[in-house]
Amino acid sequence: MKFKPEMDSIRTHTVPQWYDDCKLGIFIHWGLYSVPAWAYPSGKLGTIPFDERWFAYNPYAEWYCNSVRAGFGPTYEHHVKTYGADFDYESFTDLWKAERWDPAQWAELFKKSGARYVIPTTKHHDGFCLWNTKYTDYNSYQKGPGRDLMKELCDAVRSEGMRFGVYYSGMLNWHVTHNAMMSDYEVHHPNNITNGYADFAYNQMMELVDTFEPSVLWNDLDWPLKGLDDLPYLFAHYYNTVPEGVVNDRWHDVWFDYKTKEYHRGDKFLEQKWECCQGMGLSFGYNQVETDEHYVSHNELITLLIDTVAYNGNLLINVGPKADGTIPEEQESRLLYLGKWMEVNSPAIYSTKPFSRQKEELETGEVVYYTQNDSSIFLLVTNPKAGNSTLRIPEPAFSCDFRKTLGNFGANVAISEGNLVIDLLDIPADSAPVVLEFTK
Ligand SMILES: CC(=O)NC[C@H]1N[C@@H](C)[C@@H](O)[C@@H](O)[C@@H]1O
Repeated sequence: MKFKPEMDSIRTHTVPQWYDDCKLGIFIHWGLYSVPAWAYPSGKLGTIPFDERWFAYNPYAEWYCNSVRAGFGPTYEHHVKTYGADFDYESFTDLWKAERWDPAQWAELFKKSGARYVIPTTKHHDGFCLWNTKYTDYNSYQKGPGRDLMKELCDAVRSEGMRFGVYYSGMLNWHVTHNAMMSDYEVHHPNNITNGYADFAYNQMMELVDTFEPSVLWNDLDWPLKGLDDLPYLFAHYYNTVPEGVVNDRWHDVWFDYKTKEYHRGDKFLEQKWECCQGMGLSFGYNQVETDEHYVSHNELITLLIDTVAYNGNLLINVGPKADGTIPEEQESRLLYLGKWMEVNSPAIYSTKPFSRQKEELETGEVVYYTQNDSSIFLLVTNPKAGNSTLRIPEPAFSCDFRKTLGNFGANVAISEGNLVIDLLDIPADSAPVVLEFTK
């Protein structure tokens, strides 16, 4: 076995090339919370103080259970009005049918979006498991849909040639704890961190590794503090079982292959491989309250991908399906639009590396990004003006030859008075970002 259950051995693991090259993944938050599908769209993570102003007004629809437990606030009031004060969260298992779910349709849509990996929630904070786990009957095979949702999805994703990863909520399990969590401290110090719970989480993670051999182990929030000594055994077993496997950075700082960001992006890592995860709106789980205006626009989604890749990141964009198994039209529309753009422009995305310059804002208002591969440098203009316009890039970062535009628009390129001058021609109104390729 290449990896031993000790951190010196684990630390020899490196990020596999596939993960660095693929740039775009699909996150999926689907679970019991998709039945009520209700949250107060208060604001993005990081824009609201992480105290009860966040927890009682949580825009994350997948936090429904905890928002109701708060005993006050919009979600609590909605629950009482809609289901009654005595309706407990676990009873949503009787209402979750997934009656219109076709995993092959999901996989086809994700493939069309240009995504190369898919990471669904196998168990979110609510503790309900979406696979036929032997460690609890609180799962989608024994209750609710009556199906091993993860096995069906894994098979469909892999049959489309994409990689399958697993999200698991290690630290939180609201089927084990029953008090509302109303502060960051409580979230990171839940009273369920018994040795028994730490063993449960470890056993489920090992079961996920052995059952699915997932390409990504995506633990969320933190790992049970009484289970930290188990992690070298989990990581060694995982890497020995899945040689091209990769883990994120939410394991109590014990280890990571790559760093994660969630919504707020701040300064990027550049030297360190990282991944940005976020919903298209303010929530990961489907929130019926959200409308198109809460969602990033179609072009903003493409800019989000570009702004991530140019800084050495992957974008893990989230889909929040409805309880019946259909994907909300606003989300499907954005994935298809992204996929159309990727059909033409993916050479500037897949298998690229950051360039010596990542982004610059031009005096005329355009924002340009750079990526590169072994033979080309790509210049990506995220908000080009409609019709014909001229970009002036002072002190250009390169002097190599303009090869072509990616897509059906024109461009004339010259160096003039030390500026790279680009005439963009025939740009449509409300255009998606446009890309020019230069030869090294
Ligand atoms: C920074 C962090 O630990 N966030 C936890 C957060 N992660 C999102 C991907 C969603 O699953 C949220 O529901 C979860 O609380």
